[in-house]
Amino acid sequence: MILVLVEVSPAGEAVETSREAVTLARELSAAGGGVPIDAVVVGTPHDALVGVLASYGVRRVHALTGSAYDSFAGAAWAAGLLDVRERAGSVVVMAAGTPRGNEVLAHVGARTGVPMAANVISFGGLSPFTVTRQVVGGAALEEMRLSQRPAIFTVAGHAVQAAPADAAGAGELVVEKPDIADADLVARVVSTDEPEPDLSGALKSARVVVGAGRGAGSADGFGDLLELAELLDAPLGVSRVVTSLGWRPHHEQVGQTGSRISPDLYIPCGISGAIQHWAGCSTAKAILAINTDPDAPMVTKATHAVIGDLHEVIPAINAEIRRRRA
Ligand SMILES: Cc1cc2nc3c(=O)[nH]c(=O)nc-3n(C[C@H](O)[C@H](O)[C@H](O)COP(=O)(O)OP(=O)(O)OC[C@H]3O[C@@H](n4cnc5c(N)ncnc54)[C@H](O)[C@@H]3O)c2cc1C
Repeated sequence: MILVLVEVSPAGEAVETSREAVTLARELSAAGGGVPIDAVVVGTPHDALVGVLASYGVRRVHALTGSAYDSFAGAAWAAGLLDVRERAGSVVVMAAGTPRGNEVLAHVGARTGVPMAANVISFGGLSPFTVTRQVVGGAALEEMRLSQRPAIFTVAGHAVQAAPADAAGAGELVVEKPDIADADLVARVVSTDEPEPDLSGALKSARVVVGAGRGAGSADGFGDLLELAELLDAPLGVSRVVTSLGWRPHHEQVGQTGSRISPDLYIPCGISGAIQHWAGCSTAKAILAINTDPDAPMVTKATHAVIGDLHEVIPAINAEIRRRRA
């Protein structure tokens, strides 16, 4: 059996990254000749949540209940997951590659003495059991063999498209109340602040993104870049230097510590292409780099490049777009 930890939103829905993990679990299931997939959720789920998981092919939904699950405690979640796993005998334990998913499965790995693979993007086959995962903040990929059981791994966000199964699972709800040791509750969430609104949504889903880096020169150097963005109906994505200097707001940052984008076209202007920036844009389908330096990493990795001063190149592009549209 394949066991997938499914995270639930405050609205009681299975979060997208968890549905992506279940979608990938179906590939493993098919490779194993139809191995059943069970989900573990924390708290008593609504019927609608159980129904959605059934539509993703889940056979059973194990709900971890009891006061130990009133707030997040990574060790307690891992203990509950292992309790279900030991009774049901699962050979694979998966979760979404979220901070919680990675923390809980790291506990599972430590308790079982089995290595855990974080941020897997694809499954390569059963014999040997092989996965490909992101490393160095997403800048490189590593193929990894998981020879011990259970195979333990998390699935990188948006590496897989979440999709319901052709044939729904039974979606049977099983309420669990595992005994959780006090030691597993030592590190737990005791209070939470309201999160700041996420303003980066348009950037993450955009088909075209105009990028801007230190080459913009100053906070006043973005006029032409913003005009290009408007002409292309594209959001602006910037490097960390730009946000650190206070030239543009943080929600526009692309990279390891910003948004990860996968547009059809990324136009990084005056961005060197440091590994931490590349981590956020390497999955763009095409890159048109504009830079004065022909040896900048962004230029050498780009699909196309214009070598020149962005303050001359961008106004020329804008003028040409306006001319053609006139
Ligand atoms: C832990 C950690 C996390 C990080 N996370 C991120 C992250 O999420 N995102 C991120 O972006 N960075 C991140 N960084 C920072 C990263 O290492 C780089 O410092 C940053 O990406 C560089 O920004 P830049 O390309 O704008 O500036 P620079 O590296 O200074 O490059 C400027 C580029 O502009 C070109 N240029 C200059 N003038 C012009 C002009 N007039 N016209 C055209 N081109 C011009 C130059 O040739 C150069 O290539 C992180 C760093 C660390 C240590």
